[in-house]
Amino acid sequence: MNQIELKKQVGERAAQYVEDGMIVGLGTGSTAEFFVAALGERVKNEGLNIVGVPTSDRTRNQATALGIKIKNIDDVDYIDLTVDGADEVDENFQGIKGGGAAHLWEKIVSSNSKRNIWIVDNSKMVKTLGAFPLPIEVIPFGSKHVVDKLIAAGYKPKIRRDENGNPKLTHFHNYIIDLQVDSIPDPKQLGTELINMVGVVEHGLFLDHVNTLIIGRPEGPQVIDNIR
Ligand SMILES: O=C(CO)[C@H](O)[C@H](O)COP(=O)(O)O
Repeated sequence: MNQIELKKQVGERAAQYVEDGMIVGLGTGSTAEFFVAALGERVKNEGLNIVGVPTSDRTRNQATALGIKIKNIDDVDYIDLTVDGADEVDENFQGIKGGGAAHLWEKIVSSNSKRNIWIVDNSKMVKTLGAFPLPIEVIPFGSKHVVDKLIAAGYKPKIRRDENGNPKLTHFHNYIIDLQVDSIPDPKQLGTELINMVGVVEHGLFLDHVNTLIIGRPEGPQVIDNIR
């Protein structure tokens, strides 16, 4: 089974967790796309009555095209369940997100969800976070100084750029700094350090967020509940 098939496998498995009447956070990325597609099938075939809360314009467009009712985060009081992908997950259920530059929106939705399920293919599982460059959303104004401070602190920051070489803008018109750290032995300490830097809006460390992890494996999806 290749990575795409594993992503499809976990996306479809996660769609089974959605119940009639739920308000559902819809993640962003190629894995979440399979979840949204499977949810759209259930809406169409079973008449499942749900409201989706998207985490990006891309997901909103996909869900709308599939006939899933959509509300914005500020038009709901809570979210029952959010299903999203991740870039890296360690054995303590801590993760890195933001490869798709949507981690701020995703974190707002997941923080307001009663339950969070992550769906990942097995290549995303790591012993220690950090091989994947950590995305940090920063305000453009003064971002050069955030980069300088990160270099002074011993990190390797890089402003993410689009195909024309311009800084890539997030949904909220901010920049993304990808921080190469190689290894993050203490994610909480790094998260605190980053969020306390003036100009940083949000980093891609999602700590103590996930309740259930569904890992795509050739022998079938592995479901692990975070009971810590
Ligand atoms: O955090 C994200 C977007 O900001 C994605 O969930 C993450 O990048 C995983 O993407 P994919 O499912 O395409 O591998």
